Amino acid sequence: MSYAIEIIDVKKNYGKHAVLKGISLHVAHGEIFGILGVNGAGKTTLLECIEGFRSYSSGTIKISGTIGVQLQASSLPPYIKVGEAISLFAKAKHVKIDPFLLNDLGIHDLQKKLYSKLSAGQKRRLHLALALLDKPDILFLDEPTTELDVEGRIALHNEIQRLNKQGTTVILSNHDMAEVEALCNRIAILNNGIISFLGTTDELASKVGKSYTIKIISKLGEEEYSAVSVADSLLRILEEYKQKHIPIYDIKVHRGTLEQHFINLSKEAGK
Ligand SMILES: Nc1ncnc2c1ncn2[C@@H]1O[C@H](COP(=O)(O)OP(=O)(O)OP(=O)(O)O)[C@@H](O)[C@H]1O
Repeated sequence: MSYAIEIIDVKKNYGKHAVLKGISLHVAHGEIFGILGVNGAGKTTLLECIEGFRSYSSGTIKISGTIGVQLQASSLPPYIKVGEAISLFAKAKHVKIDPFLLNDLGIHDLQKKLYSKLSAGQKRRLHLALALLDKPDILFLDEPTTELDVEGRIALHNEIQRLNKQGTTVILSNHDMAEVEALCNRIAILNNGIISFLGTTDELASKVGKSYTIKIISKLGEEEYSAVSVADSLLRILEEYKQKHIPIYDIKVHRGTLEQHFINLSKEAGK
């Protein structure tokens, strides 16, 4: 099988500080792959090693396809106009500007605006447009929705999904679990320089084994129960309350977020 990205036993030290201690993973063509980890876990370092912006101490990284990298926040000079930035990048990449791309990302009408006058969301969309000018096979996004409001996040999620449907492989790093859960097919969790989990979000949920919380509000107050299967657990809990003649006022079932699973896994890895 040919992969978009193959990473084999990659290690990276900053002086004596080992940040990546032997990372191995594969990303298939067409995936939206998430790299997760708490602040300082090494997400940016790993992404930049894959992108070729940073050297690594040992190991192998193979990329199959062209790549596009979204700039970090405030990466352009404040007095450059949006249109000038687009022309500059198009020239550097030897491509013609696709007006549909600018329209799709809502950049078209901003071309006369100064970069410094753009909102955080507009900057992100411009950065995305610049990364997409040459229609890369693989798109790298480092914390793509930081600073965006809910509307901006949703718009960017839609855009990422649209690009992915057109065949773009997407690798994104984030510490926002909700975002990863909404977008990614598979994730890798970085912890202390190693991958502590690699798989789908459902696999992560079942690995931690506490997929649901059942909250019972009764005459005695509120009580919470963890459950893997809602039906079995709920029947057992209801039977218990019935036998004790405790009236139930309300029942709430809540699927544990990936964030909870991630925090649990981080705690386990730290033991
Ligand atoms: N150029 C550098 N020189 C020395 N240490 C560095 C350098 N860049 C990063 N580090 C250190 O490497 C570790 C990983 O940093 P990195 O930025 O890759 O983490 P991250 O997971 O992306 O964090 P965040 O979520 O905060 O962006 C941190 O301890 C950081 O201080």
